[in-house]
Amino acid sequence: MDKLIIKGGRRLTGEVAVSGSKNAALPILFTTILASGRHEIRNVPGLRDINTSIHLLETLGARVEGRSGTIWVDTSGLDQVEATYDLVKTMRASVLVLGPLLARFGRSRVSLPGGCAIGARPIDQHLKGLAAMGADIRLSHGYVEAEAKTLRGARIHFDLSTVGGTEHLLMTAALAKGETVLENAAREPEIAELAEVLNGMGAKIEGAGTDTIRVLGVEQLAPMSHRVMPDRIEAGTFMIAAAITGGDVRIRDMRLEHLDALAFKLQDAGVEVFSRDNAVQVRGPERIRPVNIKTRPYPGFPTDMQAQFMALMCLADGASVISENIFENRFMHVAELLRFGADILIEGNTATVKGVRRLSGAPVMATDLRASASLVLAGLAADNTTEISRIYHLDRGYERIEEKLKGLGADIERVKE
Ligand SMILES: CC(=O)N[C@H]1[C@@H](OP(=O)(O)OP(=O)(O)OC[C@H]2O[C@@H](n3ccc(=O)[nH]c3=O)[C@H](O)[C@@H]2O)O[C@H](CO)[C@@H](O)[C@@H]1O
Ligand SMILES: C=C(OP(=O)(O)O)C(=O)O
Repeated sequence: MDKLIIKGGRRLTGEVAVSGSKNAALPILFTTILASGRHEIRNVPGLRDINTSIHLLETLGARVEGRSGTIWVDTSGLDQVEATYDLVKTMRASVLVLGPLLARFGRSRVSLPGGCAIGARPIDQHLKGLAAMGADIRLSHGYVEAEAKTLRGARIHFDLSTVGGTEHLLMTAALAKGETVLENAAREPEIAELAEVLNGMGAKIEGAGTDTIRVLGVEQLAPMSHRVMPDRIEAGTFMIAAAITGGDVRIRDMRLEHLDALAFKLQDAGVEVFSRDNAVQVRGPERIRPVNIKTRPYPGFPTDMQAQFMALMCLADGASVISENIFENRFMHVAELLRFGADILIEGNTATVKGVRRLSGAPVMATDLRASASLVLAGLAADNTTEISRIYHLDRGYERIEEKLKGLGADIERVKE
């Protein structure tokens, strides 16, 4: 297992480029199931989750050339309809193959993803939607088994905003007979991008990016050629890296409009954020001001940035209140941030962070993807050395993070444990 050694206290400066989005690329990869033929996907980030998805597609019978950058997925020989526990347990998004396999082959069998570090994460909304489209759904020995001779369009109202649920039903409805209306749909940019991909393949989707999406099913879809959008969470993490080190960083290949909620909060904290020459410049202040945040579905403050923002607030000049409203257990980073000398009190879904003058480096453990990112940020700002173990979590979602941070002047090394 690898670990990261960070010698903190260096001000980050220079330029960094953002990779393709993990959360956009994953459903796009699974969308290849819907159309037989050779698909081209560009700007695919080199990540553990991408490798898992490619492996899953290969298990189903697809042939994949390339692992990152531009990859080609040929789904002509795809003939398996099962995603096993081994694959689904390492990456929850694997469950998104259930509907596409069902739409193409009339049946599929996928392991239930189960809970994970940040919460129980049920898939009831996904299954409710597939059932409304006429699928016969059975749960047996930890697997979801789905069958449908014909999938029919349906009106589906989500009980809550679900990104994966919206993506799953959008993909499936593209090949259903008649019209599907998704109400109370999630509005994340990754969903608008998925609809754009599907429409490019011949689907008829309107309203993606709003809370009501209409899908008119078509008989067949054609293979895609698509470039994945930049990763807004990686971009946001670099923005905080600049802020927390009092640095001055130019971030290329990011879309600031996808990060409005974060950018406004950073500005409230005294961080300068502005667009310049197709890039975003971020300058940290001498002392961070405390700012409260509440995580919400897009366009609200993203839960995937909560841990990183908390690391920043640990050094604020006063107290801030952070409420996590999406996942019930997404404060795993708190116990680790305390090791740096942070002052944080959790009560239910709220953390009160009393800023301290300095953090001091510590041995810490990564517990999930964004928690790991918050520890890297704290380590960059802390005095002395920080050692982060179990960074395989970080490798799920950040491409070459230590190289990118080194390029900005950080003293960070990956070593084998
Ligand atoms: C691969 C990917 O894109 N992952 C993102 C996606 O995860 P994911 O798609 O799993 O997250 P959801 O938006 O579905 O989950 C939001 C909330 O709804 C609940 N829920 C969801 C589905 C369901 O059927 N029933 C139910 O109760 C979940 O437990 C959670 O509390 O959106 C999350 C919320 O922005 C992000 O943190 C993840 O990074
Ligand atoms: C929670 C995340 O991912 P996943 O939904 O794949 O667990 C994330 O990207 O922060």
